[in-house]
Amino acid sequence: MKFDIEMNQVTMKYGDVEALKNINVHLQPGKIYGLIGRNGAGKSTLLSLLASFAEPSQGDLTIGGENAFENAAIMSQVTLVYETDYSEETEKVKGMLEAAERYRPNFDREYADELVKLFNLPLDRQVKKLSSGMQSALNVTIGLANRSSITIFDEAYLGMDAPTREIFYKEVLEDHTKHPRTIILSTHLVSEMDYLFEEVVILNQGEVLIHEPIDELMERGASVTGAAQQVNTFARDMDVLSTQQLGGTKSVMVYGELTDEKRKEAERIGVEVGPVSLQDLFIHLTSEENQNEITK
Ligand SMILES: Nc1ncnc2c1ncn2[C@@H]1O[C@H](COP(=O)(O)OP(=O)(O)OP(=O)(O)O)[C@@H](O)[C@H]1O
Repeated sequence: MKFDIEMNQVTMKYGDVEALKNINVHLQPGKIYGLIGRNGAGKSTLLSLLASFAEPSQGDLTIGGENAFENAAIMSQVTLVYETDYSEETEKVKGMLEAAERYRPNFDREYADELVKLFNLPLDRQVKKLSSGMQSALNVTIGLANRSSITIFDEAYLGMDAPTREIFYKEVLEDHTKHPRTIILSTHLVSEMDYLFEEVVILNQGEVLIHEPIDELMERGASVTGAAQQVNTFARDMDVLSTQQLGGTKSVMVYGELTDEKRKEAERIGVEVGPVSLQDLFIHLTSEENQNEITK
């Protein structure tokens, strides 16, 4: 079975709050997706719909062509890892792994044991007595070892320190290569995780602002630096996301196709065109002043 995710005109309301508005998204199986958006953009809401924690208020959500909500066959193939409150969890680490092994069809216990070692998790300690970073490491251990066709991490790494997050990122890449599946990473740590993404979905105020392969998105953003007048000339027909000026030197972040012609123009008039980071693009594409102007 191919686990395509299709969202067609999906809207999700909580009372008066429209958390998602007319979402149309197709996620192909086997890719690593980055889901980014500012606070309250609707990321967790979208992911909770994928995990069947709730049903859309309107629209269709199908996984593998089937309606996903309360569909046991589909749900056994979806894992959502999120920050969990373990303050009452008396089960030990070992017991949590055994439970996952019992209930998850593709759970790989050997791999889970490897991850437990990598993350230095004490098998005999009660989960409520783990540090918050260790609890996150336990969550991602189970999330990865489940080997679900759709594996979603919703900011599941927040308690982890930087070296532990690095281990997690490396495992995502390596295990995805060995066992390709759809992995969705929702994060605010954009600059740290951008190299993991094949495609990026940017949510903004409940709507999909951008969904495309990361390479194509990155090609559309550029910094242009040079004498202020020349930079103004170059950027006259482009979307300018941000501007910095120091004396006579100006630097702008532009968004739009940089054709060969445009690149030649840059050379001719002596302005320097350089790359921008996904984080910078994200910040400026979703800034208050730009969000009404950039449409794609
Ligand atoms: N259970 C709920 N009841 C009412 N409103 C909710 C509920 N859950 C989310 N919302 C609202 O829906 C909107 C989207 O929230 P959501 O948690 O999906 O955003 P998010 O992108 O995950 O945000 P963050 O990055 O801050 O975690 C917000 O306005 C939020 O207040």
